[in-house]
Amino acid sequence: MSADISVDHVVDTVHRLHEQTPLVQCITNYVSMDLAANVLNAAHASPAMVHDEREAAEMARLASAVVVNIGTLSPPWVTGMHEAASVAAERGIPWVLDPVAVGATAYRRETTNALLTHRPAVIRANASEIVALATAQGAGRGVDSTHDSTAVVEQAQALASATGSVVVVSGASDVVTDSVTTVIVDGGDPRMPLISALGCAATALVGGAAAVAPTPLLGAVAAMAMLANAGERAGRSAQGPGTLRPALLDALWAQRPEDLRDVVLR
Ligand SMILES: Nc1ncnc2c1ncn2[C@@H]1O[C@H](COP(=O)(O)OP(=O)(O)OP(=O)(O)O)[C@@H](O)[C@H]1O
Ligand SMILES: Cc1ncsc1CCO
Ligand SMILES: [Mg+2]
Repeated sequence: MSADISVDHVVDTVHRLHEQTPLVQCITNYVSMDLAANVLNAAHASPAMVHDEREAAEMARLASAVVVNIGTLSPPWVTGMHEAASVAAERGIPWVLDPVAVGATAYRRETTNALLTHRPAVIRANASEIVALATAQGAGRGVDSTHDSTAVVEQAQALASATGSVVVVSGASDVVTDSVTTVIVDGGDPRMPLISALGCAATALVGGAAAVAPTPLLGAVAAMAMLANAGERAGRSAQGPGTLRPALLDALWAQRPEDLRDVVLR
């Protein structure tokens, strides 16, 4: 485990999340809206799925964090993304980018590169998306990863160094790095990637935790640890991805900060 981030820090961050219930503005995709909002609610944060270009900036002035996800993007949404990200950057609140399937199309690559100019506090992606971003080459078949998170640690560190963002690579083990400090979060359930948009919901939770944590690195570790711990607990009763989904929401809601002591960080 990294000396810079301990389980005590994670427990403290979850305490803060429960106490502060931060307002998290999510500009996220159609698939993920329901799950991301419910994951934030279960984790005691307060979601607002507000994306239109006529109100995205105004909402970002009220929020404690902004989440931008390019999963089902189109030009009017992209305008809202830029407006909200730029207000977040101006106000010094964390904003988190989820570059869904960035390697798949030119439009996704161009949009992601343009959004990166607002300097996200955190980039949360799966391993194939990190490879696509770090190498500027197409990778993956679409939204699902064909790479292993722990095999792309160096690319994640290089991306963190190039962008100044904390980079989170989700997978069987989650990799969280600011290029200097790298933390691996183990745990979860192998059926978690079969819940569509759970990664997008993880990104939203990273926004919530980053809103209350002293650093985006700690916020990102705490969010991934919450999901790993809740996923593992939920997995004990679930029969498949269908029953894992509600069980995961229940486990997150029942999660006490002290439960995070069970999480393995390395
Ligand atoms: N094999 C696994 N074992 C345990 N947990 C996993 C595994 N794979 C992914 N997870 C967890 O599932 C959640 C979603 O991560 P995933 O890598 O599937 O995101 P994603 O590919 O971006 O998903 P989506 O695009 O559907 O939103 C994360 O909390 C991650 O830690
Ligand atoms: C399946 C899917 N397609 C676009 S976004 C999304 C949700 C998972 O990323
Ligand atoms: Mg994803």
